[in-house]
Amino acid sequence: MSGTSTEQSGQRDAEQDVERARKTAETLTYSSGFGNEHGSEAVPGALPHGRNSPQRAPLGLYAEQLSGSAFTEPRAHNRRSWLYRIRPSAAHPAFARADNGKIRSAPFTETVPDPNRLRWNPLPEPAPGTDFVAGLWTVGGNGDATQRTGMAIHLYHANTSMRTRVFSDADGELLIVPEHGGLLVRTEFGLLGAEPGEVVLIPRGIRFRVELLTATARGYVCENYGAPFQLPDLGPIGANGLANPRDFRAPVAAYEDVEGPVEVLNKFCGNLWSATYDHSPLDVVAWHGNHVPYVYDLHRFNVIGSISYDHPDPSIFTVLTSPSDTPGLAGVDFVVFAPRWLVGEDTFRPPYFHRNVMSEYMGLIDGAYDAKAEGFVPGGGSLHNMMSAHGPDRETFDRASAAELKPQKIDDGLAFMFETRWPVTATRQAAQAEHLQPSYDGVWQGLERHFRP
Ligand SMILES: O=C(O)Cc1cc(O)ccc1O
Ligand SMILES: [Fe+2]
Repeated sequence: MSGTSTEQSGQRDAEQDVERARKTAETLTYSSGFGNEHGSEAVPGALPHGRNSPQRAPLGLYAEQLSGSAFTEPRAHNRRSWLYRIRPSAAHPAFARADNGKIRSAPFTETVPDPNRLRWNPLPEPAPGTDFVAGLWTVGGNGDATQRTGMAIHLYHANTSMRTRVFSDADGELLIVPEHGGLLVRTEFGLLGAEPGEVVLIPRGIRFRVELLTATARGYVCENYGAPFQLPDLGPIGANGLANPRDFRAPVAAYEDVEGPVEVLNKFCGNLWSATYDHSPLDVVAWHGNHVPYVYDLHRFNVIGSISYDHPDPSIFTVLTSPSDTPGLAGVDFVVFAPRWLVGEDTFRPPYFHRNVMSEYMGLIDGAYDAKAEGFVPGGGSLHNMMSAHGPDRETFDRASAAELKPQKIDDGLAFMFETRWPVTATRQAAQAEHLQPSYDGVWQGLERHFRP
Protein backbone atom coordinates (compact mmCIF):
# COMPACT_ATOMS: atom_id res chain seq x y z
CA MET A 1 0.00 0.00 0.00
CA SER A 2 1.48 3.37 -0.86
CA GLY A 3 1.47 6.01 1.89
CA THR A 4 0.51 9.67 1.72
CA SER A 5 2.95 12.12 0.17
CA THR A 6 3.88 13.42 3.64
CA GLU A 7 4.74 9.89 4.74
CA GLN A 8 6.74 9.39 1.55
CA SER A 9 8.75 12.58 2.02
CA GLY A 10 9.28 11.67 5.69
CA GLN A 11 10.60 8.32 4.48
CA ARG A 12 12.93 10.05 2.00
CA ASP A 13 14.25 12.37 4.73
CA ALA A 14 14.88 9.37 6.99
CA GLU A 15 16.78 7.58 4.22
CA GLN A 16 18.91 10.68 3.61
CA ASP A 17 19.60 10.97 7.35
CA VAL A 18 20.80 7.37 7.40
CA GLU A 19 23.00 7.91 4.35
CA ARG A 20 24.55 11.04 5.84
CA ALA A 21 25.12 9.38 9.23
CA ARG A 22 26.73 6.34 7.59
CA LYS A 23 29.18 8.51 5.64
CA THR A 24 30.11 10.34 8.84
CA ALA A 25 30.48 7.10 10.81
CA GLU A 26 33.05 5.85 8.29
CA THR A 27 35.39 8.74 9.09
CA LEU A 28 35.50 8.56 12.88
CA THR A 29 38.70 8.59 14.89
CA TYR A 30 39.12 8.07 18.64
CA SER A 31 41.30 8.57 21.68
CA SER A 32 41.85 5.29 23.50
CA GLY A 33 42.04 4.18 27.13
CA PHE A 34 39.48 3.70 29.90
CA GLY A 35 39.81 6.28 32.68
CA ASN A 36 42.53 8.23 30.91
CA GLU A 37 43.01 11.96 31.00
CA HIS A 38 42.00 12.45 27.41
CA GLY A 39 42.30 15.75 25.59
CA SER A 40 41.26 16.92 22.16
CA GLU A 41 40.77 20.06 20.09
CA ALA A 42 38.78 20.39 16.89
CA VAL A 43 40.50 23.67 16.07
CA PRO A 44 44.25 24.02 16.67
CA GLY A 45 44.93 26.19 19.69
CA ALA A 46 41.46 25.76 21.24
CA LEU A 47 42.73 23.77 24.22
CA PRO A 48 44.52 25.90 26.82
CA HIS A 49 47.81 24.65 28.13
CA GLY A 50 49.18 24.86 31.64
CA ARG A 51 45.87 25.89 33.22
CA ASN A 52 42.19 25.03 32.91
CA SER A 53 40.67 28.46 33.10
CA PRO A 54 42.85 31.21 31.66
CA GLN A 55 41.65 34.80 32.02
CA ARG A 56 40.47 34.60 28.43
CA ALA A 57 40.04 31.11 27.02
CA PRO A 58 41.54 30.56 23.54
CA LEU A 59 39.67 31.62 20.41
CA GLY A 60 36.97 33.40 22.40
CA LEU A 61 35.64 30.15 23.85
CA TYR A 62 34.05 29.76 27.26
CA ALA A 63 35.74 27.44 29.77
CA GLU A 64 33.43 25.20 31.78
CA GLN A 65 33.96 22.30 34.17
CA LEU A 66 31.67 19.25 34.15
CA SER A 67 31.97 17.27 37.38
CA GLY A 68 31.01 13.61 37.43
CA SER A 69 32.18 13.12 41.00
CA ALA A 70 32.17 15.37 44.06
CA PHE A 71 35.19 17.68 44.02
CA THR A 72 36.46 15.87 47.11
CA GLU A 73 36.22 12.22 46.09
CA PRO A 74 39.47 10.24 46.23
CA ARG A 75 41.69 10.83 43.25
CA ALA A 76 41.10 7.29 41.94
CA HIS A 77 37.37 8.02 41.69
CA ASN A 78 37.51 11.67 40.82
CA ARG A 79 35.94 12.53 37.47
CA ARG A 80 35.69 15.83 35.72
CA SER A 81 36.24 17.31 32.32
CA TRP A 82 36.96 20.82 31.15
CA LEU A 83 35.02 21.95 28.11
CA TYR A 84 35.86 24.89 25.87
CA ARG A 85 32.67 25.89 24.13
CA ILE A 86 31.11 28.51 21.93
CA ARG A 87 28.52 29.39 24.57
CA PRO A 88 28.51 28.51 28.26
CA SER A 89 25.96 25.85 29.18
CA ALA A 90 24.49 28.32 31.67
CA ALA A 91 23.05 30.45 28.86
CA HIS A 92 19.74 28.70 28.43
CA PRO A 93 16.03 29.37 28.97
CA ALA A 94 13.95 27.66 31.65
CA PHE A 95 13.14 23.96 31.44
CA ALA A 96 9.51 22.87 31.52
CA ARG A 97 8.14 19.41 32.23
CA ALA A 98 7.87 17.22 29.16
CA ASP A 99 5.98 13.99 28.56
CA ASN A 100 7.96 11.04 29.97
CA GLY A 101 6.75 8.81 27.14
CA LYS A 102 7.53 5.22 28.09
CA ILE A 103 10.43 6.12 30.34
CA ARG A 104 10.04 5.23 34.01
CA SER A 105 12.44 5.78 36.88
CA ALA A 106 13.33 4.58 40.34
CA PRO A 107 11.76 4.21 42.80
CA PHE A 108 9.72 1.66 40.85
CA THR A 109 6.33 1.37 42.52
CA GLU A 110 3.90 0.63 39.69
CA THR A 111 4.02 -3.10 40.50
CA VAL A 112 5.27 -5.17 43.42
CA PRO A 113 8.57 -7.02 43.02
CA ASP A 114 7.77 -10.40 41.49
CA PRO A 115 9.63 -13.62 42.36
CA ASN A 116 8.47 -15.23 39.12
CA ARG A 117 10.82 -15.76 36.27
CA LEU A 118 9.84 -13.43 33.45
CA ARG A 119 10.78 -13.42 29.78
CA TRP A 120 9.88 -11.01 27.02
CA ASN A 121 9.94 -11.10 23.24
CA PRO A 122 11.35 -8.01 21.48
CA LEU A 123 9.49 -4.71 21.50
CA PRO A 124 6.96 -4.25 18.69
CA GLU A 125 7.63 -1.90 15.78
CA PRO A 126 7.64 1.75 16.80
CA ALA A 127 5.25 4.32 15.32
CA PRO A 128 6.66 6.26 12.37
CA GLY A 129 8.90 9.13 13.47
CA THR A 130 10.13 7.49 16.69
CA ASP A 131 13.63 8.62 17.63
CA PHE A 132 15.96 7.12 20.26
CA VAL A 133 14.47 9.05 23.19
CA ALA A 134 10.87 8.56 22.11
CA GLY A 135 11.72 4.89 21.57
CA LEU A 136 12.96 4.32 25.13
CA TRP A 137 10.75 1.86 27.01
CA THR A 138 11.51 1.01 30.61
CA VAL A 139 11.43 -2.62 31.75
CA GLY A 140 12.09 -1.98 35.43
CA GLY A 141 14.80 -1.36 37.95
CA ASN A 142 15.61 -0.60 41.55
CA GLY A 143 16.99 2.02 43.92
CA ASP A 144 16.15 5.67 43.85
CA ALA A 145 17.29 8.12 41.20
CA THR A 146 17.27 11.00 43.68
CA GLN A 147 19.56 9.03 46.02
CA ARG A 148 21.90 8.02 43.19
CA THR A 149 21.44 4.33 43.94
CA GLY A 150 20.25 1.47 41.80
CA MET A 151 19.62 1.08 38.12
CA ALA A 152 16.98 0.95 35.43
CA ILE A 153 16.68 -1.36 32.46
CA HIS A 154 15.35 0.21 29.29
CA LEU A 155 14.85 -1.01 25.76
CA TYR A 156 14.79 1.23 22.72
CA HIS A 157 13.32 0.78 19.29
CA ALA A 158 13.64 3.72 16.92
CA ASN A 159 13.14 4.43 13.24
CA THR A 160 14.17 8.09 13.06
CA SER A 161 17.34 9.99 13.86
CA MET A 162 17.19 12.71 16.49
CA ARG A 163 17.32 15.82 14.37
CA THR A 164 16.79 19.01 16.32
CA ARG A 165 16.94 17.68 19.82
CA VAL A 166 19.54 16.42 22.23
CA PHE A 167 19.21 14.42 25.42
CA SER A 168 21.06 14.30 28.71
CA ASP A 169 20.51 12.25 31.82
CA ALA A 170 21.22 13.86 35.18
CA ASP A 171 19.96 10.69 36.90
CA GLY A 172 22.73 8.39 35.78
CA GLU A 173 25.09 7.17 33.14
CA LEU A 174 23.70 5.26 30.17
CA LEU A 175 25.18 2.04 28.89
CA ILE A 176 23.68 1.60 25.43
CA VAL A 177 23.77 -1.93 24.01
CA PRO A 178 22.71 -1.97 20.34
CA GLU A 179 21.16 -5.23 19.23
CA HIS A 180 19.89 -4.31 15.79
CA GLY A 181 21.18 -1.40 13.71
CA GLY A 182 24.17 0.84 14.21
CA LEU A 183 24.14 4.21 15.96
CA LEU A 184 26.03 7.43 15.40
CA VAL A 185 26.11 9.19 18.74
CA ARG A 186 26.96 12.89 18.59
CA THR A 187 28.05 14.06 22.02
CA GLU A 188 29.45 17.24 23.52
CA PHE A 189 32.85 15.50 23.32
CA GLY A 190 32.55 14.40 19.70
CA LEU A 191 31.18 11.46 17.76
CA LEU A 192 30.95 7.76 18.54
CA GLY A 193 29.85 5.02 16.19
CA ALA A 194 28.49 1.74 17.46
CA GLU A 195 27.32 -1.37 15.66
CA PRO A 196 25.58 -4.28 17.38
CA GLY A 197 28.26 -5.99 19.46
CA GLU A 198 29.65 -2.64 20.55
CA VAL A 199 28.44 -0.69 23.56
CA VAL A 200 28.36 3.04 24.26
CA LEU A 201 28.79 4.56 27.70
CA ILE A 202 27.43 8.09 28.14
CA PRO A 203 28.36 9.53 31.54
CA ARG A 204 25.86 11.37 33.70
CA GLY A 205 24.86 14.78 32.40
CA ILE A 206 26.54 14.70 28.99
CA ARG A 207 24.36 15.93 26.14
CA PHE A 208 24.07 13.72 23.07
CA ARG A 209 22.03 13.01 19.98
CA VAL A 210 21.51 9.57 18.44
CA GLU A 211 21.38 9.15 14.67
CA LEU A 212 20.54 5.85 13.05
CA LEU A 213 22.88 4.01 10.68
CA THR A 214 20.04 1.77 9.53
CA ALA A 215 16.33 2.31 8.93
CA THR A 216 15.47 0.98 12.38
CA ALA A 217 17.55 0.46 15.49
CA ARG A 218 16.87 -1.58 18.55
CA GLY A 219 18.70 -2.39 21.74
CA TYR A 220 19.04 -2.24 25.50
CA VAL A 221 20.08 0.50 27.91
CA CYS A 222 21.30 0.18 31.47
CA GLU A 223 20.77 3.44 33.30
CA ASN A 224 23.13 3.37 36.25
CA TYR A 225 22.11 5.75 39.02
CA GLY A 226 25.00 4.63 41.24
CA ALA A 227 28.77 4.92 41.14
CA PRO A 228 30.10 5.18 37.59
CA PHE A 229 30.98 1.95 35.86
CA GLN A 230 34.61 0.99 36.29
CA LEU A 231 36.72 -1.91 35.13
CA PRO A 232 36.65 -4.80 37.61
CA ASP A 233 39.80 -5.60 39.55
CA LEU A 234 41.64 -8.54 38.08
CA GLY A 235 43.05 -10.14 41.24
CA PRO A 236 44.94 -13.33 40.44
CA ILE A 237 44.10 -12.98 36.74
CA GLY A 238 46.97 -10.53 36.63
CA ALA A 239 47.67 -7.30 34.82
CA ASN A 240 45.73 -8.11 31.63
CA GLY A 241 42.47 -9.68 30.67
CA LEU A 242 38.71 -9.28 30.52
CA ALA A 243 38.01 -5.84 29.03
CA ASN A 244 41.38 -4.23 28.39
CA PRO A 245 41.45 -0.47 29.08
CA ARG A 246 43.04 0.42 25.76
CA ASP A 247 40.06 -0.96 23.86
CA PHE A 248 37.73 1.73 25.22
CA ARG A 249 37.56 4.58 22.73
CA ALA A 250 36.63 8.15 23.61
CA PRO A 251 35.68 10.62 20.88
CA VAL A 252 37.86 13.38 19.55
CA ALA A 253 36.48 16.89 19.75
CA ALA A 254 33.90 17.85 17.11
CA TYR A 255 31.50 20.74 17.46
CA GLU A 256 28.30 22.03 15.96
CA ASP A 257 28.13 25.74 15.27
CA VAL A 258 24.37 25.79 14.80
CA GLU A 259 22.19 28.79 15.51
CA GLY A 260 18.52 27.93 15.60
CA PRO A 261 16.05 26.15 17.81
CA VAL A 262 17.32 22.94 19.41
CA GLU A 263 15.27 21.11 22.00
CA VAL A 264 17.33 20.01 24.99
CA LEU A 265 15.71 17.17 26.91
CA ASN A 266 16.99 16.65 30.40
CA LYS A 267 16.07 13.62 32.47
CA PHE A 268 16.12 14.86 36.04
CA CYS A 269 14.98 12.91 39.12
CA GLY A 270 12.77 10.66 37.06
CA ASN A 271 11.12 13.18 34.77
CA LEU A 272 11.89 14.64 31.39
CA TRP A 273 12.33 18.39 31.20
CA SER A 274 12.57 20.34 27.98
CA ALA A 275 14.01 23.70 26.97
CA THR A 276 14.37 25.18 23.54
CA TYR A 277 17.83 26.66 23.09
CA ASP A 278 18.67 29.11 20.30
CA HIS A 279 21.80 27.09 19.47
CA SER A 280 23.13 23.56 19.61
CA PRO A 281 24.73 22.74 22.96
CA LEU A 282 27.03 20.30 21.15
CA ASP A 283 29.29 23.31 20.65
CA VAL A 284 32.41 22.12 22.47
CA VAL A 285 35.48 22.93 20.38
CA ALA A 286 38.04 21.42 22.74
CA TRP A 287 38.04 19.49 25.96
CA HIS A 288 40.19 17.50 28.33
CA GLY A 289 39.42 15.24 31.26
CA ASN A 290 38.29 11.81 32.37
CA HIS A 291 34.49 12.24 32.52
CA VAL A 292 34.07 11.20 28.92
CA PRO A 293 31.90 8.92 26.79
CA TYR A 294 33.27 5.68 25.37
CA VAL A 295 32.56 2.99 22.83
CA TYR A 296 33.76 -0.58 23.43
CA ASP A 297 33.66 -3.55 21.09
CA LEU A 298 32.54 -6.61 23.05
CA HIS A 299 34.40 -8.81 20.57
CA ARG A 300 37.58 -7.44 22.13
CA PHE A 301 36.64 -8.96 25.50
CA ASN A 302 39.34 -11.37 26.63
CA VAL A 303 37.27 -14.31 27.83
CA ILE A 304 38.75 -16.29 30.67
CA GLY A 305 37.33 -19.64 31.71
CA SER A 306 38.03 -23.03 33.16
CA ILE A 307 40.65 -25.19 31.49
CA SER A 308 40.14 -28.05 33.94
CA TYR A 309 36.63 -28.71 35.23
CA ASP A 310 33.39 -27.01 36.34
CA HIS A 311 31.56 -24.02 34.99
CA PRO A 312 33.00 -20.81 36.49
CA ASP A 313 30.66 -18.21 37.94
CA PRO A 314 29.85 -15.55 35.34
CA SER A 315 31.57 -12.82 37.37
CA ILE A 316 34.57 -13.89 35.31
CA PHE A 317 32.75 -12.29 32.33
CA THR A 318 32.34 -8.85 33.94
CA VAL A 319 33.04 -6.04 31.50
CA LEU A 320 32.18 -3.14 33.79
CA THR A 321 31.07 -2.90 37.39
CA SER A 322 29.36 -0.20 39.41
CA PRO A 323 30.44 -0.81 42.98
CA SER A 324 28.11 -0.11 45.87
CA ASP A 325 29.05 0.80 49.42
CA THR A 326 29.73 -2.88 50.23
CA PRO A 327 32.93 -4.22 48.69
CA GLY A 328 32.26 -6.92 46.09
CA LEU A 329 28.53 -6.21 45.99
CA ALA A 330 27.80 -4.38 42.77
CA GLY A 331 24.97 -1.94 42.27
CA VAL A 332 25.15 -3.32 38.77
CA ASP A 333 27.56 -5.44 36.78
CA PHE A 334 27.60 -5.56 33.01
CA VAL A 335 28.54 -9.10 32.03
CA VAL A 336 29.04 -10.49 28.54
CA PHE A 337 28.80 -14.07 27.30
CA ALA A 338 31.15 -13.83 24.35
CA PRO A 339 32.40 -16.55 22.00
CA ARG A 340 34.69 -18.95 23.86
CA TRP A 341 35.96 -22.49 24.05
CA LEU A 342 34.53 -24.99 26.52
CA VAL A 343 36.92 -27.76 27.45
CA GLY A 344 35.87 -28.77 30.98
CA GLU A 345 36.31 -32.46 31.72
CA ASP A 346 33.55 -34.39 33.47
CA THR A 347 31.64 -31.14 33.62
CA PHE A 348 28.11 -29.99 32.95
CA ARG A 349 29.19 -27.20 30.64
CA PRO A 350 26.22 -24.82 30.24
CA PRO A 351 25.18 -22.52 33.08
CA TYR A 352 24.25 -24.58 36.12
CA PHE A 353 20.95 -24.59 38.00
CA HIS A 354 21.10 -21.89 40.59
CA ARG A 355 19.43 -19.40 42.89
CA ASN A 356 21.23 -16.11 43.29
CA VAL A 357 20.96 -13.33 45.84
CA MET A 358 21.76 -10.98 42.95
CA SER A 359 19.05 -10.23 40.38
CA GLU A 360 19.77 -11.02 36.77
CA TYR A 361 18.37 -9.31 33.67
CA MET A 362 19.63 -10.94 30.50
CA GLY A 363 19.50 -9.78 26.90
CA LEU A 364 20.66 -11.25 23.64
CA ILE A 365 22.53 -9.27 21.01
CA ASP A 366 22.95 -12.04 18.52
CA GLY A 367 22.39 -15.74 17.91
CA ALA A 368 21.56 -17.99 20.83
CA TYR A 369 22.52 -18.44 24.49
CA ASP A 370 23.96 -21.71 25.73
CA ALA A 371 21.49 -22.10 28.64
CA LYS A 372 18.39 -21.75 26.53
CA ALA A 373 17.58 -23.89 23.51
CA GLU A 374 14.50 -21.87 22.55
CA GLY A 375 12.48 -18.76 23.30
CA PHE A 376 15.31 -16.42 24.37
CA VAL A 377 15.68 -14.35 21.24
CA PRO A 378 17.73 -11.33 20.13
CA GLY A 379 16.02 -8.16 21.35
CA GLY A 380 14.12 -10.11 23.99
CA GLY A 381 15.06 -10.33 27.64
CA SER A 382 14.64 -12.36 30.79
CA LEU A 383 14.46 -11.40 34.43
CA HIS A 384 15.52 -13.83 37.15
CA ASN A 385 14.97 -11.88 40.32
CA MET A 386 16.72 -12.39 43.65
CA MET A 387 16.67 -16.07 44.69
CA SER A 388 14.47 -17.19 41.82
CA ALA A 389 15.44 -20.66 40.66
CA HIS A 390 16.69 -20.87 37.08
CA GLY A 391 19.30 -22.40 34.83
CA PRO A 392 19.38 -24.53 31.72
CA ASP A 393 16.05 -25.33 30.12
CA ARG A 394 15.06 -28.97 29.82
CA GLU A 395 16.33 -29.37 26.28
CA THR A 396 19.72 -27.86 27.17
CA PHE A 397 19.98 -30.02 30.29
CA ASP A 398 19.24 -33.22 28.38
CA ARG A 399 21.63 -32.35 25.59
CA ALA A 400 24.52 -31.23 27.80
CA SER A 401 24.16 -34.20 30.17
CA ALA A 402 24.63 -36.58 27.24
CA ALA A 403 27.14 -34.59 25.18
CA GLU A 404 30.51 -35.96 24.24
CA LEU A 405 32.97 -33.69 26.07
CA LYS A 406 35.36 -32.80 23.31
CA PRO A 407 36.60 -29.18 23.09
CA GLN A 408 33.68 -27.13 21.88
CA LYS A 409 33.62 -23.59 20.54
CA ILE A 410 30.62 -21.52 21.61
CA ASP A 411 30.53 -18.97 18.83
CA ASP A 412 26.94 -18.67 17.77
CA GLY A 413 25.83 -15.82 19.96
CA LEU A 414 26.44 -12.78 22.11
CA ALA A 415 24.41 -12.50 25.30
CA PHE A 416 24.79 -10.14 28.22
CA MET A 417 23.55 -9.62 31.75
CA PHE A 418 22.80 -6.60 33.92
CA GLU A 419 23.27 -8.13 37.37
CA THR A 420 22.28 -6.08 40.38
CA ARG A 421 22.39 -6.43 44.16
CA TRP A 422 18.78 -5.23 44.49
CA PRO A 423 15.64 -6.94 43.20
CA VAL A 424 14.27 -5.52 39.97
CA THR A 425 10.68 -4.28 40.00
CA ALA A 426 9.01 -4.29 36.61
CA THR A 427 7.14 -1.30 35.25
CA ARG A 428 3.43 -1.73 34.65
CA GLN A 429 3.99 -1.72 30.89
CA ALA A 430 6.56 -4.53 31.23
CA ALA A 431 4.41 -6.59 33.59
CA GLN A 432 1.40 -6.27 31.28
CA ALA A 433 3.19 -6.28 27.92
CA GLU A 434 1.78 -8.33 25.09
CA HIS A 435 5.31 -9.45 24.37
CA LEU A 436 5.70 -10.91 27.88
CA GLN A 437 5.88 -14.66 27.35
CA PRO A 438 2.93 -16.29 29.13
CA SER A 439 4.46 -19.65 29.95
CA TYR A 440 8.15 -19.13 30.57
CA ASP A 441 8.01 -21.55 33.52
CA GLY A 442 7.34 -24.28 30.97
CA VAL A 443 10.98 -24.35 29.85
CA TRP A 444 11.83 -26.14 33.09
CA GLN A 445 8.93 -28.57 32.86
CA GLY A 446 9.69 -32.18 32.08
CA LEU A 447 12.94 -32.19 34.06
CA GLU A 448 12.13 -35.66 35.27
CA ARG A 449 13.42 -37.26 38.41
CA HIS A 450 16.31 -39.60 37.67
CA PHE A 451 17.10 -40.49 41.29
CA ARG A 452 17.80 -44.17 41.69
CA PRO A 453 18.91 -44.85 45.28
O1 LIG B 1 21.37 -17.36 34.58
C1 LIG B 1 22.14 -17.15 33.66
O2 LIG B 1 22.02 -17.67 32.54
C2 LIG B 1 23.39 -16.31 33.90
C3 LIG B 1 24.44 -17.16 34.47
C4 LIG B 1 25.36 -17.73 33.66
C5 LIG B 1 26.31 -18.57 34.17
O3 LIG B 1 27.22 -19.05 33.32
C6 LIG B 1 26.31 -18.90 35.49
C7 LIG B 1 25.39 -18.32 36.34
C8 LIG B 1 24.46 -17.43 35.84
O4 LIG B 1 23.57 -16.81 36.62
FE1 LIG C 1 21.55 -16.87 36.50
